[in-house]
Amino acid sequence: MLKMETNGQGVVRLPARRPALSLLWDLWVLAKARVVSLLVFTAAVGEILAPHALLHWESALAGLLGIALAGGAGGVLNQIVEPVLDQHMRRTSQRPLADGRIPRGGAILYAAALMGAAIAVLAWGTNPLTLVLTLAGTVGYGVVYTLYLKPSTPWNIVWGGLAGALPPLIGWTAVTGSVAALPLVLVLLVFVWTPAHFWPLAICCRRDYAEACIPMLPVTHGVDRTRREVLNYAVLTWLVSLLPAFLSGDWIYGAVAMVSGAWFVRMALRLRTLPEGPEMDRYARRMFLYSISYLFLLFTALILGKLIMSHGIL
Ligand code: HEM
Ligand SMILES: CC(C)=CCC/C(C)=C/CC/C(C)=C/COP(=O)(O)OP(=O)(O)O
Repeated sequence: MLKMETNGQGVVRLPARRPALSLLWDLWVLAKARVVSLLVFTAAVGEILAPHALLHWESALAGLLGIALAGGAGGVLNQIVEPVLDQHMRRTSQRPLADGRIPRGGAILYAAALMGAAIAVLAWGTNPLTLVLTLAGTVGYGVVYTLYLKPSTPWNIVWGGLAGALPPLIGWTAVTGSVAALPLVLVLLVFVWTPAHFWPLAICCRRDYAEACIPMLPVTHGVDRTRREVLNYAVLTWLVSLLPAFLSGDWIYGAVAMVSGAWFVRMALRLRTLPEGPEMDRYARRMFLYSISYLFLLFTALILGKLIMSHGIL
């Protein structure tokens, strides 16, 4: 029976129901769609940088759709494996599986549907190499990182990051069917970026990770060691980010990489100097947010650089 409530001023409030939109939102969150959007973007850049991308636009589109579906499947697998951990962390306790809004069986079906669709799209529209690399990404993140690395080693994300670093190469192979130096350098770039992306957030959430017994670096080796590693990886990311400029002679990208990387290193340096406390936590969160804009900026500059230089505008 429907129960009517008033807001105290005689205005009738409709009872809370679960509209279709909220289910769609839960499916969106379950697939970690915001993270996947950056994965798809880095793959799109891999495609655009590949020779004759426009000639192979059907493979390019199939590649992007396949990565989106397979990345989503990885996100769902991750949450199927760790609903109890998600319940224990403030940041994740409201997720659809942790909160019980979506049943485990439903999530398993959802992951299988996403993965099945990804395999079908990639097998039909791309090539075996692209299919294998994408499957490796999903299994690497959803199974190897989530099930084995995350609960067992503080270096979990260094190795787990390899899965998330694959999309620029997958984009390239979707269009060309082969591997080349430039996409491998982009894989290396995302790989070395990942620790400086995630550890600042891990610093903010260290108490939650400690309570949940997850051996993240700030829990096992302390905040100071983690801040040192963030600085090391920020410098490494800065250096690796300059390689594509040398490979392609694209000085527009080179200038963007120089300045945005210097800012990343500056943030890592400042993070090291702050005394432990709420201000350091706030600054670490800012660095985590900047890391996302930074990667987006680097990959945007790669396409802009290619478009501008190849059209001889400058
Ligand atoms: C193993 C490697 C990685 C780890 C451990 C990691 C960890 C995280 C965590 C914990 C969050 C917060 C998510 C949330 O609060 O729901 C996050 C957010 C994010 N990550 Fe990563 N990440 C990794 C790799 C990547 C990669 C490779 C990319 C893209 C190329 C990426 C892009 C993003 C984006 C865009 C967000 C923001 C999501 C939002 O605003 O909801 N991450 N990451
Ligand atoms: C190519 C391809 C299909 C790749 C898929 C790889 C993929 C989805 C990487 C995302 C990495 C990510 C969101 C990590 C979150 O870490 P976490 O799970 O420890 O964070 P949490 O605490 O927020 O769950």
